[in-house]
Amino acid sequence: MPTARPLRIGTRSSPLALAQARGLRDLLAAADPARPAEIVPITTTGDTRKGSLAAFGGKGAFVKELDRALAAGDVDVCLHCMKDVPGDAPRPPGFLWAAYLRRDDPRDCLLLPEGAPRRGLPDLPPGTRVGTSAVRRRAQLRRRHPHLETREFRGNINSRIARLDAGEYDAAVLAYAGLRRAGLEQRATEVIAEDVLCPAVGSAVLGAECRRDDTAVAAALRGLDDPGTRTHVTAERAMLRALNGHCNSPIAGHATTGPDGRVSLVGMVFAADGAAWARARASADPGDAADLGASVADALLTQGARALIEGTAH
Ligand SMILES: NCc1[nH]cc(CCC(=O)O)c1CC(=O)O
Repeated sequence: MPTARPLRIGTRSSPLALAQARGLRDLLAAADPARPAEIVPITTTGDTRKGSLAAFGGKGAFVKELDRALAAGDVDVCLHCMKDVPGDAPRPPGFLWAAYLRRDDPRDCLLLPEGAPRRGLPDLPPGTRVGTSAVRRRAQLRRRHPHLETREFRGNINSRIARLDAGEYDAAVLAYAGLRRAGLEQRATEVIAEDVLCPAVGSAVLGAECRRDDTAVAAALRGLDDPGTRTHVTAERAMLRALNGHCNSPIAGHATTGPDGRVSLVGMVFAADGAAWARARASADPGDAADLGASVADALLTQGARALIEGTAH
């Protein structure tokens, strides 16, 4: 049998994104040794521009160039952190989420400079400078730990950790899944409980997207799809869509499946200073995940989520 052309995986070029893409490449190679896969790193505006994300198109800045390469046929599949895929704009109609890989731990974690005494959030002294740029994290840290000072903090995981170790910050909050994928999980001094820091919609989920009409690639990816993760992403992103949050919205959401097989979704929306918030929770059968997301969004809107979202600069 002739060897097929390698399947080209488009990815952001950060060390974390490349590590994730190697994971997908290895899964594909194991599923079909006759069809090797190769990685095509694409540098996005989000990776090269410094400063506040909101200033140059928000999370879409990480996705646009990948979309262009997939639409043009320069790559066959793009691997995305679902957390970075904007919820306020529809995906290109010709694209298909062919696989959601099984979700990792979606919680955030605390890091301290190398050599600092290992302690958790509640034990940090007042005025501790915590580097974290996401408004979702800043709002929740202010709500639960108002004695801490949050500071803008961007860049890839490795450069953030280098700046932490150099003393620019006293602490940092990052995604635990990202840290693990970068092989640095031993740096986490606390994995932060969800009632302190509710995760972002889509956190710790990798989505593989291909062109809808590319049935061969869609078929190759389908075997890697985790149906439970798909249900959770569907519920969370339906909530995000219905809230119509902008790129910098302080929105959190996490869906889980209970022992009875029902899906529960917690959604939260915050004022940027953490002083006000809305919280809603509901459950449904897995087949109704999208409706579940919409109904949690409705409950949040009834509690004033719109004013909280509009009150945050974007
Ligand atoms: N915001 C960037 C980003 N997008 C996805 C991850 C980590 C992995 C994930 O949640 O899928 C990170 C790093 C972080 O937030 O610390």
